[in-house]
Amino acid sequence: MKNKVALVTGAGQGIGRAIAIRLAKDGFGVAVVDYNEQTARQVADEITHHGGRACAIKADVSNRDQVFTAVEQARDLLDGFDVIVNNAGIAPTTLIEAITPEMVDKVYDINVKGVIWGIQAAVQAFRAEGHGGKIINACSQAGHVGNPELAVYSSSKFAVRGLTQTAARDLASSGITVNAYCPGIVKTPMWEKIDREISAAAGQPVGYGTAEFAKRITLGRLSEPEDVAACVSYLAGPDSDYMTGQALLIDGGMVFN
Ligand SMILES: NC(=O)C1=CN([C@@H]2O[C@H](COP(=O)(O)OP(=O)(O)OC[C@H]3O[C@@H](n4cnc5c(N)ncnc54)[C@H](O)[C@@H]3O)[C@@H](O)[C@H]2O)C=CC1
Ligand SMILES: CC(=O)C(C)=O
Repeated sequence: MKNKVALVTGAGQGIGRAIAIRLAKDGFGVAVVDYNEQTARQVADEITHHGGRACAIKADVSNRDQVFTAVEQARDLLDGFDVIVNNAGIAPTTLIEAITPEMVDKVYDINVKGVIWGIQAAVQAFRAEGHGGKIINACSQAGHVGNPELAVYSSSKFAVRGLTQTAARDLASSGITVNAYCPGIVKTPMWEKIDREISAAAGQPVGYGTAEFAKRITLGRLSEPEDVAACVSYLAGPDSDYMTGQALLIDGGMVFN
């Protein structure tokens, strides 16, 4: 039987990198997509070095044409298309009164529209392949509960949760499942930047933001990108075939602690 193919956006570092490596270990051919071509290439090389199948594709998820082209390239280079992981996202911190139109546009173009373009491109590819597939979106605990100083980001992740539920309903009859993963605090460059910004805004040393957010963590430690990748591995694999419209909280306790 033909090996399955997955495309992961924002896979040049952090959670996306861990997902790409995990899905390759699970047997997927993996398209490593990022707007940073160099890091995408490094991750694809790492996968092939360890015996996996991968290609690196440069694309900005806020650009609809680039997303469609990336999906078609992945289909062509890896011979099939079964799973898309719409992982790319950005998270600038801001106080409510400092939110600018430019910031809203930038965050929504990537975090929300990027997911919509990914869903559309994947649906087109699944139909061309003549089968269903799996769409997996990056949400967050911040898509379940408003996070301090992250209003634009948090609201974009609420939107991703809504998109996931709606697309699940609209696409079920085509054999396509749509789910999302909702991490807590994950040790990645994104989180390090958030910590620096929140700590600086409070006039505190680096690490203050992490300590404040960590008070809400149930399991007593920050998560690793590989913890998230394990959840996505389940969502991409056959064991989740009878699951759709879910926004899986990886640390459920964070939203009520
Ligand atoms: N780190 C965390 O604590 C959490 C992260 N998340 C979500 O997980 C996803 C991944 O986050 P991290 O790995 O932490 O972020 P990160 O900032 O460490 O890595 C993001 C990657 O996406 C790429 N990227 C950004 N904008 C892009 C665009 N327009 N087109 C293509 N690639 C683009 C970057 O080049 C980078 O390689 C994001 O959607 C984020 O919102 C959710 C909950 C917690
Ligand atoms: C950045 C993010 O989504 C967090 C901390 O949940």
